[in-house]
Amino acid sequence: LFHELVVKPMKLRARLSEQGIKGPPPTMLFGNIREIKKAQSAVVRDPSPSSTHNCAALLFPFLQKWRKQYSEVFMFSLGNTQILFVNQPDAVKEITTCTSLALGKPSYQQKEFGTLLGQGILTSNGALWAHQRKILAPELYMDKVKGMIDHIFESTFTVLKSWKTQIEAEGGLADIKIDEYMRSFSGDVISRACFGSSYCKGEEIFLKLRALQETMSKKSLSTGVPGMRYLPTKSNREAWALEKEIRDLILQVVKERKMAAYEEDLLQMLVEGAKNSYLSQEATELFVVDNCKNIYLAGYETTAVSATWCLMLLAANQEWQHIVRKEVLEISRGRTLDADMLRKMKQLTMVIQESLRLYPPVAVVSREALEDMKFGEILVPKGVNIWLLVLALHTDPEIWGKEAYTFDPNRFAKGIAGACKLPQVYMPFGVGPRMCLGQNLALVELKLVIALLLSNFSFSLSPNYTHSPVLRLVIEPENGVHLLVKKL
Ligand code: HEM
Repeated sequence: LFHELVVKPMKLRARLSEQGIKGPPPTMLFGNIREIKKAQSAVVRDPSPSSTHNCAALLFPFLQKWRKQYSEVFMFSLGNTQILFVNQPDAVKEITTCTSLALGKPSYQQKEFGTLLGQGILTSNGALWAHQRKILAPELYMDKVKGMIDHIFESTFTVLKSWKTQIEAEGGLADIKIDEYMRSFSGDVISRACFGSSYCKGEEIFLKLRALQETMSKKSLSTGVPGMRYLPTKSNREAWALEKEIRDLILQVVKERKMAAYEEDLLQMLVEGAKNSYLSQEATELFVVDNCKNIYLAGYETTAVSATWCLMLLAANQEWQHIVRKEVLEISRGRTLDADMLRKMKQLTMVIQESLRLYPPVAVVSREALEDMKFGEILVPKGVNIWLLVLALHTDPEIWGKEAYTFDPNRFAKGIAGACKLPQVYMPFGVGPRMCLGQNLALVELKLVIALLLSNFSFSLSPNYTHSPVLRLVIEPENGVHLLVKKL
């Protein structure tokens, strides 16, 4: 234990420091956690909707401070985990283009989110990860996603119907907090993709997973302290009970499946994949349960919060709302939207890209060097974690120009390559071999829900909206997004 908590971190820091890499001095056990919390609580927020889109300064004030103090490459400590922060463009390029499996997912994530994710695709490494990716990837290819469009329509219609009813009840203009609607939309889509015809059961599972996720996020940075996750604290006990309920529910669906007709959904692929791997009964169950949980976590909140931010930005920028609505109506001409029409909606794509630039749900892309690795001049010793702060890279004025914090979808008129000096820093869906598997599905979902909402309603920001992005598991609006919605 002494070696893990004291000797190993000191050795790693010494190897980084030999290369001239500096950073704030850590304290025993806590590393820099106290300083991080202090910087976060000192942030002054401007709640007016017109306040700047500089989320990096709001959510990671400590990183902004250390960047100025120690340069664009520095080290700090979360508990006994050593982090190398990299924001220097050449080094970022080397890391984002690295395809070696030795650059894996951090083991602290595995420990911290173990209850939530088990050993599924999101946090596993090496052969286990490669096996899981091989099974899941084909299920999310574009041709499969096209086959999900009908389901996505059904999920969107539920939102449209509720908004219409609410608007009528409130005399033609309703003040709607849209977050929960976007969540149930995204949850509904993912339930159907995962669980096919058993999607009602899927929704029950996902509600419990959401509760588990909330319990986990309450623990936040405190889990940087080694050993905390094993203690029978109130939130740990809650998390363990929910974990068991979720596992039992998923296995019940699998059992019912064995007696029913063949389904072509993600759950079926996982069951088949586990069967073909000749795993033990227990390992098969774990494989299926963990990956269902992983897909849910990866695809639910991320898509919901992206749709929410995008609608907030469209409400705040009426000219773009008109441009995109016009495009949607011109391309659809009263017909049912299909994948081909969505592909042609260029202005809509630009708005989504810009929204994901300013509010990428995943704020940090992190990796662990599973062996000693070299990126340009930097030698990263085995066991060190690398952090790329997506938020800062997405809004760096050196890369995006002096209007980097302004919402301007036009910057994507010539695609990502034309939008900035270093296109590899645009990474809302991550980078390299671990890039998001659900990107196609997410983009089709976002395009469809926004296109349908724009063709049915006009919206503006409600006086009840306060602008306050916070970092929970994803970057989300602290008090939700309130819109004034009118039927067209
Ligand atoms: C707008 C919505 C979404 C965003 C912004 C997003 C973003 C990301 C990011 C940043 C990563 C990590 C990549 C890295 O570490 O380099 C990731 C991984 C992943 N995402 Fe998404 N995602 C979204 C939607 C989805 C959906 C809908 C699904 C599935 C249904 C999904 C499935 C996955 C999976 C399975 C991984 C793990 C890939 C691996 O480790 O091999 N995502 N996503």
